[in-house]
Amino acid sequence: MTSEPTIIVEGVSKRYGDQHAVRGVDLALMPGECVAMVGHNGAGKSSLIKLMLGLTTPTEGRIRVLGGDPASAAASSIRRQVGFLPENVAFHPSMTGRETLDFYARLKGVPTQGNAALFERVGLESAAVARRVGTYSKGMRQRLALAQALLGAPRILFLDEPTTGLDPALRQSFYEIVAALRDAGTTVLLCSHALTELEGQADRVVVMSRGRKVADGSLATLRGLARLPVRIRLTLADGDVDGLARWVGEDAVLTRLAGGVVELACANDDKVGLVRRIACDGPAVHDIEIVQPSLDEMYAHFLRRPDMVGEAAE
Ligand SMILES: Nc1ncnc2c1ncn2[C@@H]1O[C@H](COP(=O)(O)OP(=O)(O)OP(=O)(O)O)[C@@H](O)[C@H]1O
Repeated sequence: MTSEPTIIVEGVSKRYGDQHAVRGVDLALMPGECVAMVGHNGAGKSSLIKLMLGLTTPTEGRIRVLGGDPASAAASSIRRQVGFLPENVAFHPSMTGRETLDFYARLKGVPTQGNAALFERVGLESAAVARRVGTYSKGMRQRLALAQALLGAPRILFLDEPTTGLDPALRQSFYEIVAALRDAGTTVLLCSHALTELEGQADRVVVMSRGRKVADGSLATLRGLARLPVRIRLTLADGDVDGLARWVGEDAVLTRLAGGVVELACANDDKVGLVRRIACDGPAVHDIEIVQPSLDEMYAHFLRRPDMVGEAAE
């Protein structure tokens, strides 16, 4: 990517009294990039988003959003180009969806004419839009919240736990909208605890722990750094697990799963050789599947290894 970062965070720390919410974070986000920020409760994710939104100022360091300081008095033009879906959205229950979005559009200083198209984009039908928000399901409220975040066609979108409480179909349609925005050049920063659903959605993952950035890279990069074992899952034709254990010896760690399925854990570099051996002179198998370490496992690994900051951070 040759374009300029939309967000630059340089050596940023944020303290609330003696509470260190964010510690020495460096981060650059590019246009057209979907970055997932993950971390335990209290890791500093929301604090970092608040800093990038200009709602708070850093105790140390510097933040540039679309070339300016988001917390400066002159930042209203920057904020108009930023969308935010907070973790807990509380809309007024007696207002209709249409009234709610009109209200937020006026607050942001953008014309309300585009609201009908926004409702269509997030999948809220006109009957629903005319109903009071107090009657909405969780999924409808979240669609309205996304429409609010998309007001003014933002160049940067912050989504804090956007899919919590959504059913799988709704989550899928949510990520489809996010992908379309990213493809159109929007920078998307997504906070989530639902790590497994981020696979295939995020171009990059930033892992936060106790206010620090402890890993930053594509899933492939983080997988390489973590060097976690890959699992080769086999369904044996004859069910002879003991025979397989003798055959594989010290080359992999064997685990028995339900239904006669066996897993062999080995280093990623040994994976292809082991699969070749199984195919050539190993036991007969009905099925073979390669299971990469999940994002949950990588996340746990990086939290256990805070010393990897330098290696994992770009
Ligand atoms: N306004 C504040 N005053 C005092 N401490 C705060 C304030 N805001 C955040 N903190 C503290 O800073 C730390 C980081 O909190 P933050 O909300 O950024 O974490 P988080 O990663 O977003 O957590 P969660 O996943 O639970 O939302 C926590 O210890 C929190 O208690």
